[in-house]
Amino acid sequence: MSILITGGAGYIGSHIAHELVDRGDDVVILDNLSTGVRENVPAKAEFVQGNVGDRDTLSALFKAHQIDAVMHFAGSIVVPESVENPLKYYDNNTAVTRTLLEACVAESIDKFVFSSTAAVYGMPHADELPVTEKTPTVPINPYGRSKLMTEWMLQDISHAHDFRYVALRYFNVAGADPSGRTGQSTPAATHLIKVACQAALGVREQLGVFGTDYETRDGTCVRDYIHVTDLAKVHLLALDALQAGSPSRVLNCGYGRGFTVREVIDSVRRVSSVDFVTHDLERRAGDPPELIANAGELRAQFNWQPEHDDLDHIVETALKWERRMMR
Ligand SMILES: NC(=O)c1ccc[n+]([C@@H]2O[C@H](COP(=O)([O-])OP(=O)(O)OC[C@H]3O[C@@H](n4cnc5c(N)ncnc54)[C@H](O)[C@@H]3O)[C@@H](O)[C@H]2O)c1
Ligand SMILES: O=c1ccn([C@@H]2O[C@H](COP(=O)(O)OP(=O)(O)O[C@H]3O[C@H](CO)[C@H](O)[C@H](O)[C@H]3O)[C@@H](O)[C@H]2O)c(=O)[nH]1
Repeated sequence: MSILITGGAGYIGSHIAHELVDRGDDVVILDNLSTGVRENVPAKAEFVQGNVGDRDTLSALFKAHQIDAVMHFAGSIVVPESVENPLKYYDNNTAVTRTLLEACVAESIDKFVFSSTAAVYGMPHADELPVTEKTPTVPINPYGRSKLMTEWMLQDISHAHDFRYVALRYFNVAGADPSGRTGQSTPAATHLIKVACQAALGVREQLGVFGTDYETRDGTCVRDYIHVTDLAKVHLLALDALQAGSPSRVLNCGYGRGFTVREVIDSVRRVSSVDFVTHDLERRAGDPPELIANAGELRAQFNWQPEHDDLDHIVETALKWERRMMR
């Protein structure tokens, strides 16, 4: 297949690009390098630098390449920034995607894989955990809303046109390609495992723990951390299912178990053998106490068999990548 990957120079998109190239698919990447890194793109992929929201760029790209399917990773992803600058998120996540979808419909591209997020669930109640795809979607920040609006566009388009999609609701994506080809390279990334690894390596002096008074086993928030390589495999399965004619789907992507912030920090200390400093801080606004996926649907639909479901292994690959970035 010939696949357009938007945001393919970014953290998650570059992992999928490598997997697709490995199995012999043709990959075209469209990325404006706002947070992505050119070096993380596989050598065998064609790279186009440009904005997904630019209709002329899209038309030229679709004219130059016979694209069979689109995988859409490009977007803005920092939750607190979305609260401060909501219009950036409704533009770069919702409006830009609308332009991309318009181009897909015009070009009769009927297969689409979308990076959605667990943030669409907002603050699920304790009795709603682990969340299923049927748990009400009540996002509490512009980031989550901008992504949910895209899910709605996809649903409506799939009813109106010959168009099928898989929207993957990622939980907390972490780790790096075990063979070291790519990883989380955005210096200002805020994800817990990334910043904890930076603290272990002395890139940052300390790590703040946002909130220690939650009703969880040690008072800190619980998240479902999924290794990026297992998530990449899900994308390949989603693409193959669409290619085989399967209907549109929305699927949670997690392992179905959670770790507290303190458990993650213990893991990073254990794996790095560095007892870095942490400070307890106030709760961060908008953090749900616990977010765990019910991933039963994903396993049932795609027969997905994760291979990296081990917190220390996730941390080990993230740490290895962080060391490489220091060179
Ligand atoms: N990282 C996570 O834990 C997580 C969790 C849930 C969902 N997601 C979603 O997964 C997707 C990928 O996230 P990531 O962690 O790889 O982020 P990232 O910032 O590393 O990757 C995003 C990529 O898109 C590019 N980009 C952004 N806007 C663009 C535009 N208008 N035109 C062209 N390129 C553009 C960036 O340069 C970057 O390469 C995002 O849509 C994000 O919302 C990520
Ligand atoms: O320096 C830090 C960073 C994080 N945390 C805590 O660690 C947990 C995980 O935080 P992350 O920032 O790593 O990720 P989130 O759980 O906030 O994830 C949200 O933002 C992501 C994108 O950044 C994804 O979209 C995801 O789906 C969405 O729920 C949270 O309890 C957070 O408060 C800290 O204590 N200190």
